[in-house]
This record gives sequence, structure tokens and C-alpha cells, in this order.
Amino acid sequence: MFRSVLVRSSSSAKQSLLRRSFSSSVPERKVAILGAAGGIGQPLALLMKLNPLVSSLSLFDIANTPGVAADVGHINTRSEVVGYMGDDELAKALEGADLVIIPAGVPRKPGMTRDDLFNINAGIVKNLCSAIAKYCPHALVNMISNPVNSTVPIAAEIFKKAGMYDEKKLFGVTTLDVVRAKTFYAGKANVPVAEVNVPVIGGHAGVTILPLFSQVTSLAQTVATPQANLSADVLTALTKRTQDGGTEVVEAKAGKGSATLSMAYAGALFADACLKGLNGVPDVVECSYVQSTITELPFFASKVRLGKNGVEEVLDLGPLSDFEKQGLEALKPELKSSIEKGVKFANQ
Ligand SMILES: NC(=O)C1=CN([C@@H]2O[C@H](COP(=O)(O)OP(=O)(O)OC[C@H]3O[C@@H](n4cnc5c(N)ncnc54)[C@H](O)[C@@H]3O)[C@@H](O)[C@H]2O)C=CC1
Ligand SMILES: O=C([O-])CC(=O)C(=O)O
Repeated sequence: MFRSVLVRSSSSAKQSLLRRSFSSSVPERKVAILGAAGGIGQPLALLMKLNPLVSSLSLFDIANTPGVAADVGHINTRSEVVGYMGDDELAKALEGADLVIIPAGVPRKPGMTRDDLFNINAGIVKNLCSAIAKYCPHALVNMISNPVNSTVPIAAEIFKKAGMYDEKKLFGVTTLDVVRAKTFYAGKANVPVAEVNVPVIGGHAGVTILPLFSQVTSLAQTVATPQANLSADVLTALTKRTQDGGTEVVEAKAGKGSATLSMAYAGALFADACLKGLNGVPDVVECSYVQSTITELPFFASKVRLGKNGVEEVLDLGPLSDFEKQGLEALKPELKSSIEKGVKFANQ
């Protein structure tokens, strides 16, 4: 186990007083990252170290965590950082965790689908979730490992088997789809990207990713219905680009993995939303792939209100355009089969 020293860099008594009063008003929160030394894990560890809502950052991987923990641990922010390596240290990594983020597993190479990762990643997720059920059964779980459409149902089944399933606490992280939809949309509509919001529903692979550009909202009231200016062809192309965003990065990286930096950003955003919800901040809404009854599929990504116990409310899809209605029907068979594949794997 590698414990970094909590760095106290300020010599000013005033700053130190301010910091003490901040930490006493913000709850203690332990966040564990499983797969913390990987392409996503490292920048995600950095971003979580910068998050003032985190008091303890637990970095677990099967290799290389000492270096990552020592490095990140020198940053003079609130959280204490501890690195854990190998299965023997998994229990300590998880004990007391409020939030567990899982980017452990292999990424795609060009020509592969996310489902091609199933054979390796399903087993990794199964083992890690068994340990979560044992050592921190009440933690929120943010699943990043692909194929998310199947790894989330696997996690649910493993938690059920352990008698520890709480559907409010299990999240498939689809935030990167939202991040991409916002970026691509703002580029085409020529609106400030920081002001745009686009819900993305369904799942997290190819056609199961369905951005709802008919529901674009903008913080700038100047753009009440910004999508109105874009032609059907442009909206179709934007939808396709969002669905293929992961593949775009995989191909650009040409064999050196998939999205890591944008994923770390998206993962940190979603983790921050979960922590805010836990801390009782009202009206925290993000899209996520969760257990759901808003369609006939048992897991589905949509807008979710986050609260002190995780999912507070799964929000309705709202009005869809005809194009989106078709997309919704088209995605169901693939999503259904990915869910069934995960459930079957966990129970065999
Ligand atoms: N949900 C999403 O939007 C996205 C998901 N991903 C997925 O995230 C996963 C990780 O991607 P990268 O970080 O790029 O891969 P990577 O190979 O760079 O890192 C994975 C890390 O997991 C570790 N690992 C392997 N088995 C483990 C175990 N049993 N316990 C703990 N750690 C373990 C490895 O040692 C490695 O450090 C992939 O499955 C990828 O497809 C990637 C981008 C976006
Ligand atoms: O495409 C991949 O393999 C990684 C991923 O999920 C994404 O970037 O959305």
C-alpha cells in the first residue's frame, strides 16, 4: 500500500483557517478508482484529486499504482491519496468507499466493436463487483468498462447474487456521449459549446447511442430552439457522428487504445454529479445507463436525477422527433441482446 503524504503547501494562517472551515462543512467522501493506472484511470485520478468534494482518493490497479499515487498525491488539494496494487489489496482499496469508479479492462483496437471486449472485461467486472458487494456494498458504482450495455447488467446480477443489489446505486457512465453531442452540435449550430445541453438516451455502443437534438437547450436564452436552424441532413450526420465518436478516436489512435482524456473528463463530471447528489445538492440531473422502466428494456440511459441515495428519479424521455422515435425503435433489439448476454454471463 502506498500512502502519499497530504501536502500542506500554504504557510498563511488565514488560508489554513479557510481550508479547515471548508473541510468541516463538506462531508468526508472516499472515492475508489479501479483500473487507476490505465489510460483513463490516470487522468481520472488527477481530475478527482482536483475535486474538493473528495477527502480520500483510493487508487487500485493490478499494476503500477504506486507511481500514480505518489505522483497525484503531491498535488496540494484536499484529498489524501492511497495506491493499492493487486487483488490482496482490493479490500483495503474499497473499504469505506462512497463512490467506486470502474475503468478497469481492455480498450478497443481499430476494427473491433465494444462487444468484442466482452470476453475479457466481463470477467474483470464480475470479480471487481463481487469485491464491491463484500467490502463497500453501499457505495455508488460508476461503470466505465466496456461493453457498458452488458457490464452494467453483469454488475446488477453479481450484486443480486450477493444479496446486495440496490438499483439506485448502479450507473453506466454514458457522459462521454453527452459531451460529444454537445461539442459536435455547438460546432454545427455555431453556438457557445459551454451553454449547450443535449440529452443522450439508449445505451453506449453504435446505434444504441441516441442523442436527442430535438431537445437541445441552451443556457443562452437567445437560442430558444437552436436545432430549428439545422437541416434534417445535418441532424442525421450529427447523430451518426455522436454514435461513432468512440470509433473516431479508436481509428485516430491507430491501435494505441480508445478515448482516455475525454473519457476521464466525462467520468470526472459524472462522479462530481454523483457526489453532489450524495451531499444533498438539489436538482442534479445527468444522463446515465441505469435500471429503468421508461421503456420495456430493463436497463436504459436517460436523464436521471441524482440524490442522497443515488438515483432519485429516472426522468421521462420527453417528446421525440419522428427521426428520434425511429432511432429508439431501431436501438432496442441490440440493447436487449447486450443486456441478456450480460445477465447470462453473470449467472452461468
Ligand atoms: N464508458 C465509456 O464511455 C468509455 C469506456 N471505455 C472503456 O474503459 C476501459 C478502460 O480503458 P483504458 O483506460 O483506455 O484502458 P487501459 O488498458 O489503458 O487501462 C485499463 C487498466 O485496467 C487495469 N486492469 C485490468 N484488469 C484489472 C483488474 N482486474 N482490476 C483492476 N484493474 C485492472 C489495467 O492494469 C489498466 O491499468 C475499456 O474497457 C474501454 O473500452 C473507454 C472510453 C469510454
Ligand atoms: O469506443 C470505445 O471503444 C471507447 C468508448 O466507449 C468511447 O470512446 O465512447
